[in-house]
Amino acid sequence: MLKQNVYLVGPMGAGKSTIGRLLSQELKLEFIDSDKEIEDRCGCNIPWIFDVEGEQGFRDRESQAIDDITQQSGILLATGGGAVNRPENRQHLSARGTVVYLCTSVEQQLARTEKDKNRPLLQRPNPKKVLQELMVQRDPLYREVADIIVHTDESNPKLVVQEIIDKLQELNVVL
Ligand SMILES: Nc1ncnc2c1ncn2[C@@H]1O[C@H](COP(=O)(O)OP(=O)(O)OP(=O)(O)O)[C@@H](O)[C@H]1O
Ligand SMILES: O=C(O)C1=C[C@@H](O)[C@@H](O)[C@H](O)C1
Ligand SMILES: [Mg+2]
Repeated sequence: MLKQNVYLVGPMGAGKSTIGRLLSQELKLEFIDSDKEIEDRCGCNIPWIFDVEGEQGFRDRESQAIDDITQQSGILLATGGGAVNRPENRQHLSARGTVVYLCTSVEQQLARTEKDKNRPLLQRPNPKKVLQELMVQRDPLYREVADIIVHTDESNPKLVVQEIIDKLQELNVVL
């Protein structure tokens, strides 16, 4: 039987990479972080890709990575915050696994990302405004693909992991 995959979506700072790693251990799935996969394939970091190839170049690499990874089985994939932008990515995520949206307020996103310089979209003058605008565009897209929605603002990563496991069981997802 094909082992079911789980995909985490949500904005920067939602905790996809952090929670993904913990959850993969609990569910005995292989953990893949698409941002890291893109960097490994390219041999350079995300800021470099944005500088040299532009956001479009990064999105092309991201779409290729998502298509490849979602064709494997037994995977816990932490996606990048913009993974839902393109319809083909949303299609692959929805069709090839169970999608969990880590829903997080802009205030928490800002607090959790402000010290990290590895997110090019937040190295602009008003990161709060950037995060607010991205949420207006993307929240409906995260909801469109999500099978499960979990709020992370008032919860630590361990509690979020337990809530996801409970909801997967409620949905009878076999892992
Ligand atoms: N539930 C939580 N409560 C408190 N802090 C958290 C929580 N989840 C994640 N964090 C912290 O927030 C920071 C950002 O988390 P993380 O890198 O996992 O976000 P992400 O969703 O993967 O972001 P990106 O889309 O940019 O890859 C980390 O320092 C992490 O420790
Ligand atoms: O929200 C976004 O568009 C991004 C989020 C990060 O995970 C990276 O994928 C990149 O910095 C872009
Ligand atoms: Mg991440």
